Amino acid sequence: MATLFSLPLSSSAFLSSLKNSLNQSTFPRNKQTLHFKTPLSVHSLLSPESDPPPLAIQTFWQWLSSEGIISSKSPVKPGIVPEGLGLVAQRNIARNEVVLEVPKKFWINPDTVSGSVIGSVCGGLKPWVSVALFLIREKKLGDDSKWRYYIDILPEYTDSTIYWSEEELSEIQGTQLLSTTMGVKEYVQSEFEKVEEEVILPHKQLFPFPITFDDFLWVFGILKSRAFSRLRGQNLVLIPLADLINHSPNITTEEYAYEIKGAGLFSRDLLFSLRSPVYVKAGEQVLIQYDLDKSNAELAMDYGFVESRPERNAYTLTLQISESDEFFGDKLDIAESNGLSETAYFDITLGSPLPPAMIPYLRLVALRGTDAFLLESIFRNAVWGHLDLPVSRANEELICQVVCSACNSALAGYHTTIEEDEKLMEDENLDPRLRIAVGIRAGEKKVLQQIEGIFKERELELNELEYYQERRLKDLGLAGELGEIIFWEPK
Ligand SMILES: C[S@@+](CC[C@H](N)C(=O)[O-])C[C@H]1O[C@@H](n2cnc3c(N)ncnc32)[C@H](O)[C@@H]1O
Repeated sequence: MATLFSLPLSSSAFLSSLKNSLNQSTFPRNKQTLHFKTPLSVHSLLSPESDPPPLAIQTFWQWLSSEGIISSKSPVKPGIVPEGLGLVAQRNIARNEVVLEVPKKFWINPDTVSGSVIGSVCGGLKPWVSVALFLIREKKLGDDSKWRYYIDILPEYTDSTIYWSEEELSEIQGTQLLSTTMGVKEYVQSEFEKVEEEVILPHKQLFPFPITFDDFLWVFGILKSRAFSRLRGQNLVLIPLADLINHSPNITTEEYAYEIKGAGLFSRDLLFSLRSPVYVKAGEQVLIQYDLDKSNAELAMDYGFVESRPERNAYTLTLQISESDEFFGDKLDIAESNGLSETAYFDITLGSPLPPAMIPYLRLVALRGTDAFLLESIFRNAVWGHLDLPVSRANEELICQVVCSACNSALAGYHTTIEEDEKLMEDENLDPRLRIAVGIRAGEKKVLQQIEGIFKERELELNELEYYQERRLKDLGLAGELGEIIFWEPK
């Protein structure tokens, strides 16, 4: 879902700077091991063979009916599909037809937590942490929870990399996704320790059962893969039933398939409304596009799948002005005046040109020696324009060499070649997590090769490029079109 809640930290924060050469993750063997045993006791509903639908789905459906959320005329019903559970059309559904509407009283969001018995102790928590704690508590309450029928249909895990074992993670050795995954898990661990100390342990009467990091990681993955965010007035909200909607790579419409709207002219209630973006035949699954802007690494971490479209492959280059640079202050000032800072992250997508600010920033970082005059304050207003074009052969050569060697050392961190990955992909029975791993590492390598190719080609053109001094002489009318110096000749 396009808008599943985002972390208050950028994945880029975990990537090392180009200064230390491109990110080279090492497989963190000593980090915490994830266990695949059930973190909480739930019934798995992910068996595609089950027919009729498992009891838990039937009970969930009956609960929704008895609460008046759905009627016998509902155009969709939950069903077992290849992606786990999904929404199956009960009749032909027109494009843009509303398939379900869920009233606010069935949403789970920070307001639900505030109004619950744990509301008074969750006041200062981050929205996602309070919803996480609420959901874990409701799950542990079992039959005593109002939400039990919903919780019973939640999966034990997805294929998100946060749930992968060490062995599975070793398949993404060298990738940015590995460092992002480890960073996210560390973040979840630290949030868990904080909430355990500040809320769970001091309020034993509200949490009379053990709550572990595994529980917390489970719920984090549930929120990441199912909560909607950036909806009108809602930062993070779980919408039972609507969260059964699966993603289709074939739906590429930019419009969101869902919205929050008023329940009617005379009602102050709100409804979450889900539309089908395409025509769907009876018996087929209603699907939406979760987010066209997410990279495969983001899809893998948030939902546990990747797509084969080339533009989903991305690599984040982290560039940095070193504090030990003798011109650090001037360079930082110039970067900041142009909307950048000491560290800059550039997301590079397979098949797309480099982000426009990347080369000027690289030239700025590499500026030294006789080129440093451009850093003088008289150039301050014009310097970014100068950096947009080659400054000097030495500067241009340096950026080419640094980027190529950084790409090479990043490429050396992967344990397979693109050819080996592509061969593996041909196996239709490849384990889903291995398919994700192979797709990610092949994609990152392709982007790195693309970046390296751009700078290698540039290196070959160094003699043909026009640099600052020649442009300056031309501007002053002192150089000809071919770069030859025009001398003043006395009459
Ligand atoms: C919002 S939930 C959708 C309901 C989910 N299928 C279930 O069984 O509860 C999102 C999760 O569904 C699965 N999913 C959705 N679309 C998928 C796709 N195109 N391929 C593989 N898994 C998908 C992933 O596990 C994802 O994390």
